[in-house]
This record gives sequence, structure tokens and C-alpha cells, in this order.
Amino acid sequence: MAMSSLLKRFQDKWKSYRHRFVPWIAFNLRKNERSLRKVTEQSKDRLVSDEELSETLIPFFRALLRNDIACQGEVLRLLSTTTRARYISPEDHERPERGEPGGEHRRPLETMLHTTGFCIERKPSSLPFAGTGVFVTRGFVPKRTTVAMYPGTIYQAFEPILFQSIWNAFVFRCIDSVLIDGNDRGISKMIYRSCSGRDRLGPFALSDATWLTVSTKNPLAVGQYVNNSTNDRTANVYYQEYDVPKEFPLELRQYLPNVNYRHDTQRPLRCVVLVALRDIHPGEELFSNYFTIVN
Ligand SMILES: C[S@@+](CC[C@H](N)C(=O)[O-])C[C@H]1O[C@@H](n2cnc3c(N)ncnc32)[C@H](O)[C@@H]1O
Repeated sequence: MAMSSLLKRFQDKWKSYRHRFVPWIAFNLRKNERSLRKVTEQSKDRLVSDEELSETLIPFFRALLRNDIACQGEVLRLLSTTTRARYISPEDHERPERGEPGGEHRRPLETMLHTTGFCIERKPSSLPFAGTGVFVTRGFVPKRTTVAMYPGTIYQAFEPILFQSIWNAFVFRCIDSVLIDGNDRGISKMIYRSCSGRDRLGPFALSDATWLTVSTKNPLAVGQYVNNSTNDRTANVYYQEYDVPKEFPLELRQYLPNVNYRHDTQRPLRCVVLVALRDIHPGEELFSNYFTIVN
């Protein structure tokens, strides 16, 4: 076969890779061929609609806000009476230190358990030499549930990411070549912090930067620590892009763990969620497919 046609075949194959964590995966792929996810069309790579994703995220974020009500005074003041009523009941006006109406203030992980029925947390991976992984520590995750979010700075396909990507195992590639830098250290961390601080609307934060710290406001935002499946440990979650719709409540954007690198990006904010491919039980580690091939 001529060199040019070989090169063309290689380029076509490379372009069909949906998600890449290069160079580690390129090196390890041959050893774990079964960890590839194959779908026939881009549209078949979505088990859950965007509407369903919003219907999962919005109630969860509402519960997080309700449980943080004591710190949300400025935000609440600017909401309409009807919207404010979603978060605060008449008794809370008298006892503003209380969190969930009629209940005790909960920490984000407990809110997660109470609202979604499960908790996920980072722990040393069950695979040797795989560093940290993400586990279902309590509760049960039914198939098709949103289990985690992939936090980080969003770079459109044409935006420069060279320095941030050097030796960075956390750069995730979306189907349309948008990149997400989910590294919580070094220059990546500084860039996220600076973009997140820049993009505010008065008292309304439009993104969450606490995933860069130990006290995370949104416990779903640990998806960047999910390890790749192997021949023995098959994937139990997959990645799905979610473009935040313009109707997404302003007061809940403070829980979105993504921010655009460029402040003048015209597209909706890109998020990526991890969705359960099957029921997942407590104690199980989450495994994804770092590569999906769209044929
Ligand atoms: C996106 S990070 C995942 C978080 C990583 N485990 C950590 O502790 O930083 C990707 C890196 O995790 C490691 N990794 C992921 N899946 C693995 C596997 N199945 N076996 C060994 N290492 C793995 C590789 O070092 C890879 O570059």
C-alpha cells in the first residue's frame, strides 16, 4: 500500500477517536483492546437525553443550594419571589441559619446521598499503579444515572492549550474536538481559578472552583479521576457531552464545574457527565472507556 494511503487511513482512524487521553492511552491501548467503546454513529453514543440530564442536575443543585442557604443571602435577594420560595420556606425566614427547610444543614456528600441515593468519592484505585480512582462509597447507582461530572477549563478546538497540556493526563477530548483540562494542579489550576473569578454576574458565580480544593461544593465533580477500564475490569460508566441550556437556572450555575477559557465564547458552556452503563453497587470503582471509536 502506498505511503500516502496508509497515512490517510491512520488519519481517518485517529479522527474517529472520540475521547483521548494521550499519550498514556495510545501506549496502553494494545494491551487493553476490550476497553474500547465502539458506536456506529455519534448520535448512538447517548443513552440519556439533554433534558433528562437537566432533570437530574437541577434538583441536585437545588438541594445543594438549600443546604447552603446561610451563605446564599446575596443570591437569594436578587431572585424573584417565586424562585426564592423554591429554596426558602416561611419558617426559614425566622431561622435563617437552618439549611434544608424543616431539616438540618447537610454537608454536600450527605446531600448527595439524600438526593441521588448514592455517594462517590476518590480513593486509591483497586488497580495496581493506577493512582487515585473514584468509588461508589454508599448507596446504589441504577443504570442510566448521571454518576459524575468532568470538571475543568473548556478550550474550543481552535484555542491554544499547548503549555497546559504538557505532561497533563487530565486533558479530555470531546467528540467535536473541544478540550477539557481537568487538572487540579499547577498552571491548569491557576487558569481555571482565574477564568472562574472573571466570569461572574454580580453576586452570581457562573461556575464552581471548589473542585480544586478539599471541600468540594459539588461532589459529582470528580470525574477526571475515573480510571480506564481493562480487559478484566469492564467499563461501568461512559462520557456524554452536555451543553448547558440557556434556561439553566442562573442561581444554580455556581455548581457547574466548568468554565470557558475565552470569556467571549459564543457557544453554550460545555460540560461532560459520566453516565452509568449498568447498575453499580457500593464499593465498586468506576471505570470508563478512554477511547470510543465512532465508525
Ligand atoms: C485522567 S487520569 C485518572 C486519574 C489518575 N488515576 C490519577 O491518580 O491521577 C489518567 C491517568 O490515570 C492512570 N490510569 C488510568 N487508567 C488506568 C489503568 N487502567 N491502569 C493504570 N493506570 C491507569 C494513567 O496514569 C493515566 O494517565
